[in-house]
Amino acid sequence: MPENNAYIIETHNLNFCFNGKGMILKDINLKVERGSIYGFLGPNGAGKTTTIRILLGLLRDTKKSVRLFNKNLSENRIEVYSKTGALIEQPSLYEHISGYDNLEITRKIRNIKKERLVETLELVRLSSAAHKKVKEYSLGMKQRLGIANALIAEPELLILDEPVNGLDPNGMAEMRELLRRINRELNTTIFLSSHLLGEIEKIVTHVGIINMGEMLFQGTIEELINVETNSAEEVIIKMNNNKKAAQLLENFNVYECEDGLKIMIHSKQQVPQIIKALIENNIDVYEVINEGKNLKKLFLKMTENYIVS
Ligand SMILES: Nc1ncnc2c1ncn2[C@@H]1O[C@H](COP(=O)(O)OP(=O)(O)OP(=O)(O)O)[C@@H](O)[C@H]1O
Repeated sequence: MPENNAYIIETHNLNFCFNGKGMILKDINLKVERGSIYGFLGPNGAGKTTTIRILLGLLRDTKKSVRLFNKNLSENRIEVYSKTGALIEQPSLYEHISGYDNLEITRKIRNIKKERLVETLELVRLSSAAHKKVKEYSLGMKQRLGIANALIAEPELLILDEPVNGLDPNGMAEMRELLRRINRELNTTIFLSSHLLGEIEKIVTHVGIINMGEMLFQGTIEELINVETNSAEEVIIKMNNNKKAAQLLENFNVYECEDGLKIMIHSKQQVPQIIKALIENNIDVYEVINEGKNLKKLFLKMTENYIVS
């Protein structure tokens, strides 16, 4: 793990709810290393867009839990956003004018030199379509123009919400190639969300997995694969004496839950051993529920229906 100041995005127990309703984000601790391509993964409704909106200041984080560029976001907005480019949901483009003119508007507003516009169009491979009207662009071209808009000011950090969603296999492949190129050639850190692991696993260096507002995993892709294959399963045992059982099973990772005692096991053979130990110690066992692998279930959900392109 790098020194603290190597993180370009960092959140400390970030919580969020809409107007006092249920918690949407629960203690999210993002750690995004400078220079990485970080995939923020989770099924629909997990809380990815909400997190991104908070990172971009579109939703308020009242607890000041977000740091960008090692600076507290709420006190350094102008500075950190001058180094950040973003694309969330559909890019906001003027359809009736060309891609070139769209970028020209941004260039003028942000007072950027002209050469940068040409370079950026080249980078996103839109030079030959630069003078076509945007309404004639494919979805993939529009997405790439949106990224060009975010890139023209040479940000150090690019935040993208579902950049490959809705693209055809060709468009997806082009987008992945573009993101890799931006990261490699411009040394831009990229934070992108997706609900399908397969869409982004080939380009990301790190992943964070979120489900129902909770982070289930954060690490490198290699670490994820390791966890996914070796991860523990959970069993819940309903019994008459949780406290005594927890002491008895102190060598296991055990915690009390609503239904009984939740125990992490590494092989199915451990279940009869645990039950035998409980019975030998006069604890009545009522029910054993196999919870399976939480991460594995989620992993499968995020990889289902994926067509390799
Ligand atoms: N404006 C809002 N008011 C109330 N609840 C909201 C609002 N926006 C989102 N939510 C809820 O917050 C939760 C997280 O939504 P969010 O859009 O962050 O998920 P997501 O992971 O980005 O999923 P998706 O890919 O479907 O957008 C969902 O339960 C959603 O219904």
